Amino acid sequence: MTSAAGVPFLKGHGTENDFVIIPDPDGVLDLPPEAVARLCDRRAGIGGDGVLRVVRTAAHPEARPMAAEAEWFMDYRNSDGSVAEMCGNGARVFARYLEHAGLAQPGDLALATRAGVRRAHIAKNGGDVTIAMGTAELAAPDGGTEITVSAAGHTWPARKVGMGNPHAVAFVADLDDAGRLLDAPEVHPASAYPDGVNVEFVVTRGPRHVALRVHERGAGETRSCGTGACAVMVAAARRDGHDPRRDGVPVTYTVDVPGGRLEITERADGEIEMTGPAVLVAEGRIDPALLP
Ligand SMILES: N[C@@H](CCC[C@H](N)C(=O)O)C(=O)O
Repeated sequence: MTSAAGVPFLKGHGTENDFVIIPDPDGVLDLPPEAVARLCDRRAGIGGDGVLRVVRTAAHPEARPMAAEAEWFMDYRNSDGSVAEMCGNGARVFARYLEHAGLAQPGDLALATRAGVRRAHIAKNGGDVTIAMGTAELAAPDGGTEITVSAAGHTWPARKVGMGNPHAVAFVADLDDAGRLLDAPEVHPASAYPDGVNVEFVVTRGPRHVALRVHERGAGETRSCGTGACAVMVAAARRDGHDPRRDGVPVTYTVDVPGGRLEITERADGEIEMTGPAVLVAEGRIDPALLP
């Protein structure tokens, strides 16, 4: 390790969905997929489910059109190096990093993501972070289950939900029925997800209270997925007969994930707000051998 010469990083998590955070305000860092995979390696690297590169929106060609609305762009990568449109837990941790670095204050701020601008609210004194996650895209708004998910010898009907990134939500009898999830679950028809899919397995814990396990595209099974929890919340709400846009009444669900708990509200205008913790646990410098 060549200490001070390395690129600075921080490590953080949101309900134990963990990230390597790399401040790169001017967008000068070359971060090819192999470098991301090396950084996220839990044995030979720093370890994480993904990387959050913090770039000034005006300095990133993909993000520049959002520069008038949001100063900072969350350049999110999965641990296998692939790019994803959005990361809900990552957005909370990203906001926490901006606060920690003095680049944002507790209160409201806007974040640029590949799925568009997302509004964040940072509670005072290290409290929870809320992200307005946009509206859910349901393939069958009336509650139909147009796809199936298979894992560990079981097959379940599932719902296709878009949260800026793609999800398949399957209600199961027991979270253990999904098995060890070492491989990606099969989703049928595969053509429903030309760019891959995040798969959530869900059980009901009580009224407006569910629990999930998730197998993430580009990362495998993780301890939490914010966009996945929102997809699950909406699928559960429709199953339970709630449709805030139709009824004009917001609805809130508690979503337990292996790494903690999220509170998710679908507002009467369809906007989904996710609230949960965001924690920074370490800072350091990256051995240049891990980067190109
Ligand atoms: N863990 C994230 C989602 C990260 C992206 C996902 N794996 C994908 O490829 O779409 C979250 O908290 O939303």
